[in-house]
Amino acid sequence: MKIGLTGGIASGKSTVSRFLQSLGAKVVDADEIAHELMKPKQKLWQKVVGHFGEEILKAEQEIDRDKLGTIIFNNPQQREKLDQLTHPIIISEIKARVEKLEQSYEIVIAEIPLLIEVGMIDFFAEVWLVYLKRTVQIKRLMQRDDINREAAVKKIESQMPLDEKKEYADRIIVNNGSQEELEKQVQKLWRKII
Ligand SMILES: CC(C)(COP(=O)(O)OP(=O)(O)OC[C@H]1O[C@@H](n2cnc3c(N)ncnc32)[C@H](O)[C@@H]1O)[C@@H](O)C(=O)NCCC(=O)NCCS
Ligand SMILES: Nc1ncnc2c1ncn2[C@@H]1O[C@H](COP(=O)(O)OP(=O)(O)OP(=O)(O)O)[C@@H](O)[C@H]1O
Repeated sequence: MKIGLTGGIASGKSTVSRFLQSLGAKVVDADEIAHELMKPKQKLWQKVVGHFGEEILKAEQEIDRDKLGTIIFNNPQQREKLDQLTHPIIISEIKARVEKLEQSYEIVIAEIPLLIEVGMIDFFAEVWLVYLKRTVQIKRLMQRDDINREAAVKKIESQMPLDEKKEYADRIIVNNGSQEELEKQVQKLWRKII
């Protein structure tokens, strides 16, 4: 069974993935795949540097993700350009990995922040959404990325609003409370699918 796990930035997807992994799921992480594909000489590196220029590089030709993030989270046109360049390749890599793993594992979870935005809903048997209140999301994002409120809001607003995402989800995991409460919800969902 292929399950797509999504949510907003800093909503708790990776935390949920960790719980699912410890319960026995095999997890594929879209952010990790994107990072791999953007390493020097990999498929996306050339495309991204070709458009954004060498000023986004740091030592050893690595893409400086802080710099690239600052550009795209402050400029919707540049974000759209990056998405156009990267998403087709990221999507096909996710699909290939999930399909391969599905041959050996009962449950494969793909953690994909922009699953709904990129139109991957139908690839999965179910879509799970990690949801939280905007106030809690802003607070957690500010804390985790060590950024101010304005920067956190910009990142959140570069994605489809979570209330809209809810309409596409088969199951909703609410993460306003403690990590223990979150873990209990995940365990309950897990029991339903195995
Ligand atoms: C913008 C980049 C450089 C920031 O790197 P950084 O290491 O700081 O963050 P990380 O990659 O861990 O992403 C953190 C979160 O940002 C959000 N995010 C990332 N890219 C985007 C985007 N294009 N649009 C909206 N939100 C995004 C996601 O919620 C993601 O979980 C990096 O995320 C990137 O290269 N993004 C483009 C590829 C992409 O779209 N990835 C998402 C795969 S679905
Ligand atoms: N229930 C919780 N209580 C307190 N902190 C939490 C809770 N759930 C997650 N966090 C914290 O909030 C931050 C975001 O969580 P996490 O990294 O799991 O989100 P994410 O959705 O994977 O983020 P991203 O979109 O950036 O990949 C982390 O610092 C995490 O430790």
